[in-house]
Amino acid sequence: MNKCMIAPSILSADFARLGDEVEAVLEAGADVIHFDVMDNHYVPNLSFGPMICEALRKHGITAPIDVHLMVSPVDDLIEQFAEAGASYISFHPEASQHVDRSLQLIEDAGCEPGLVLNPATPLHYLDHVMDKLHHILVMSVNPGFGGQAFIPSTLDKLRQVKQRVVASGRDIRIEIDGGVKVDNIREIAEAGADMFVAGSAIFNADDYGEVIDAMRREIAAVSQA
Ligand SMILES: O=C(CO)[C@H](O)[C@H](O)COP(=O)(O)O
Ligand SMILES: [Fe+2]
Repeated sequence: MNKCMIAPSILSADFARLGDEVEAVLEAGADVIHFDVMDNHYVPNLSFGPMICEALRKHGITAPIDVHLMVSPVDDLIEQFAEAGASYISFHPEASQHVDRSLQLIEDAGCEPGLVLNPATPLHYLDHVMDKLHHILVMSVNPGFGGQAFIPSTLDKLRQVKQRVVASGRDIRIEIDGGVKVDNIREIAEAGADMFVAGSAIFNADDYGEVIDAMRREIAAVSQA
C-alpha cells in the first residue's frame, strides 16, 4: 500500500501568519498541504485563490500543494493554479460541464488530477475516467466550511470507492476530507483512505506534531492488524 499521507487543511490556519503556519505543520510531520478554494457560488463561502498558492511557493514551501477546487466553473482556474505552483488539483464533477476535459486540462498543465465526491454525489461519476485519476477525494462533510462533524455514512462510500480502485488495478489515492480527528481516523483508514485531510483537528491544537503523530499511530494500527 502507498504510504499514508497527512494533509492539513490551511482553512483552519491563522491566515495572518500563513507562511509560518504552513512551515510549522510541515515541521510537525505533515506530508501535503491541503488548499481549499471556495468561490461563494458553488459553495456558500469564500476563501483564497492562486495568488496565495504562489505566495506560499515564494515563501519557500516545497511540499506538495493539494488544491481542492470548490468552484464553478472549474476550467478557468486550472491553468492559474498550475502556474501558481499547485501539485494536485481536484474538482467536483457537478461543477464542470465536461469532466473528462477538466481532468485532461489538469494533466496537460503538469498537475495530478482528482475528482471530489460530496456525501450525496453518486459514484457513477467515476465511470469512464478512472484511467485519468491520480486521486479520488471523498467528502465526509458537505463542502464549504471547516470544523464540521464527520458524516458516518461516508465510511461505506469509502469502502465502495476502495472496491472500485482495486477493481481498476490502478494506483489511485483515496483521500478523505471533513471532520477527520484522532478518534475516528482509524476506522477511516480501515475503510480504505490513504490520504487524510485534517483542518480544525490540527490547527486548533496547541501542538501540531502531537496530533499528527497520534493520527499516524492510529493509521499504523490498521496496517499492522
Ligand atoms: O474541504 C473542506 C471543507 O469544504 C475542508 O478541507 C475540510 O472541511 C477540512 O476541515 P476540517 O478538518 O476542520 O473538517
Ligand atoms: Fe478540502
